[in-house]
Amino acid sequence: MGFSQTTDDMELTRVYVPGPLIVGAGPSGLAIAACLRKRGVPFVILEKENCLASLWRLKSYDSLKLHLPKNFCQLPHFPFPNNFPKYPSKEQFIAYLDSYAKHFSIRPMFGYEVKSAEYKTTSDGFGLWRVVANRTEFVSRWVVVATGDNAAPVVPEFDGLEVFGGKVMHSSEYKNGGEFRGRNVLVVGCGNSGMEISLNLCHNGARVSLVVRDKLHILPRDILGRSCFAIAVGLLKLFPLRFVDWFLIVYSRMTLGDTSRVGIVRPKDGPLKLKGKTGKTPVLDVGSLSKIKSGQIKVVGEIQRFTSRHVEFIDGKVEEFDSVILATGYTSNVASWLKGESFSGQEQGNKTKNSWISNMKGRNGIYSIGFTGQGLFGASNDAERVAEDIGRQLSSYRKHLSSKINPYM
Ligand SMILES: Cc1cc2nc3c(=O)[nH]c(=O)nc-3n(C[C@H](O)[C@H](O)[C@H](O)COP(=O)(O)OP(=O)(O)OC[C@H]3O[C@@H](n4cnc5c(N)ncnc54)[C@H](O)[C@@H]3O)c2cc1C
Ligand SMILES: NC(=O)C1=CN([C@@H]2O[C@H](COP(=O)(O)OP(=O)(O)OC[C@H]3O[C@@H](n4cnc5c(N)ncnc54)[C@H](OP(=O)(O)O)[C@@H]3O)[C@@H](O)[C@H]2O)C=CC1
Ligand SMILES: O=C(O)C(=O)Cc1c[nH]c2ccccc12
Repeated sequence: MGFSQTTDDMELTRVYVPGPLIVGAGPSGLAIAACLRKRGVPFVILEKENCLASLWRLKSYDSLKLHLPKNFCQLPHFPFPNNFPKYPSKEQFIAYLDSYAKHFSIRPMFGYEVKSAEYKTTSDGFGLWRVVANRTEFVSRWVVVATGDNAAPVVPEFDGLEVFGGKVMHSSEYKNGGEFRGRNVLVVGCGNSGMEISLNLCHNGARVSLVVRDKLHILPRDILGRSCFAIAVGLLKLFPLRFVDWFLIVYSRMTLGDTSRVGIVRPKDGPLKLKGKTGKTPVLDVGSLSKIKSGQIKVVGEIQRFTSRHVEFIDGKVEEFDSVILATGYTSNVASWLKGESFSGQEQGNKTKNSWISNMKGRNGIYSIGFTGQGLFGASNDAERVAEDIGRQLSSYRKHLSSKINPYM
């Protein structure tokens, strides 16, 4: 890092960063840091929490396992240990991320929550990024946004929720079902979180109802012993997406049955087409569907309103619940801190779409990692490409500087 000084007007300590400034120390921030380290590019990482990968460490439930096979989830230049299972647990994944950071000597600045980032140009036309976190202004040529598409919980407004007397929590606060034994629990939302939390509640002896308000795709996590995701990726190399979607639906129908019988209707678009169009990830079933079929998880429709102990549904049914878990998804927080014309994204289906951010590279040296909608696999690819781009710029800049100092170079 460069020298620091205290600016007069805002009482901010100013720090000059001689390379990119990375915002967020989750898998994406670590991946880009490692790729930059490999190229000898200096960087600074700011992380708002006091640990690496806060989503995984602080905001996910105990039973969580990766649902894509490990070869799709490892970060660049450092594979998972051989003894890891095909679908590593959350603890294993966190341990891997810790050893990843250690291996590449990545030491984020913890407790630095970025409150604003803005590209400012001086009167002579020279522009730099100014990023404010923890009463410090970081000045840099490049900013890498690695705060993720799951930075903030989505908590929809429901009529009467404020008078509901039972416990209400977001899925990011759920750890395990211990406290819900024998209770009536309503899980709202049937993405992968809602499905897996419902299953875990079931395993813990809760009576579970699951709100399914729209159509969705459920796929088996594995097909004939191989991961459904790996098979889809393999088939996409040989066949058009339309065919792969057809195969996934036909196979799912054969193995999982007709899910519309239990209130889960498939959308018209196939799972991969829908993922590309809206960012909505299909549910990869790890056992919830059989609990739904056996009636241990009861599918219910959209909520009309809450009363002190009951929930009224749009179809007129009324049921009593002790607790509500809102598995209603997440959203990015980038729009709240990235200023000026730098962020012109629109939120679509809770995911960042239609903005430079879903394309990795913006104007004036801003980049993003982990917003291309391809999970950890996508984040690793983004990291390689962004590091290459920044590395190239830095070496031509260095060449330019040294030719100024030594004109014979
Ligand atoms: C329950 C759950 C399970 C998942 N399982 C899988 C899976 O199996 N496979 C898969 O590919 N994907 C999975 N995902 C998607 C997952 O989000 C990504 O794969 C991965 O965590 C993305 O990493 P990231 O670094 O981009 O974002 P995150 O992991 O969210 O990390 C972002 C970091 O940025 C920090 N941060 C945020 N805002 C600021 C700020 N303003 N200033 C400073 N720091 C900030 C956060 O504290 C956090 O540490 C899962 C998501 C969830 C919620
Ligand atoms: N094992 C794993 O690897 C896991 C991976 N994940 C991943 O994490 C990411 C986040 O997943 P998740 O937390 O499930 O979030 P999602 O955004 O995927 O799902 C949110 C769900 O909440 C529903 N919802 C939102 N608002 C309401 C409302 N007002 N009333 C009723 N339902 C509502 C949505 O329905 P609608 O579609 O109608 O808007 C959707 O079904 C995903 O990428 C997912 O794949 C999550 C858990 C486990
Ligand atoms: O776990 C997630 O949410 C992911 O984004 C991983 C992922 C990307 N593309 C997919 C297609 C089908 C299933 C999971 C994913």
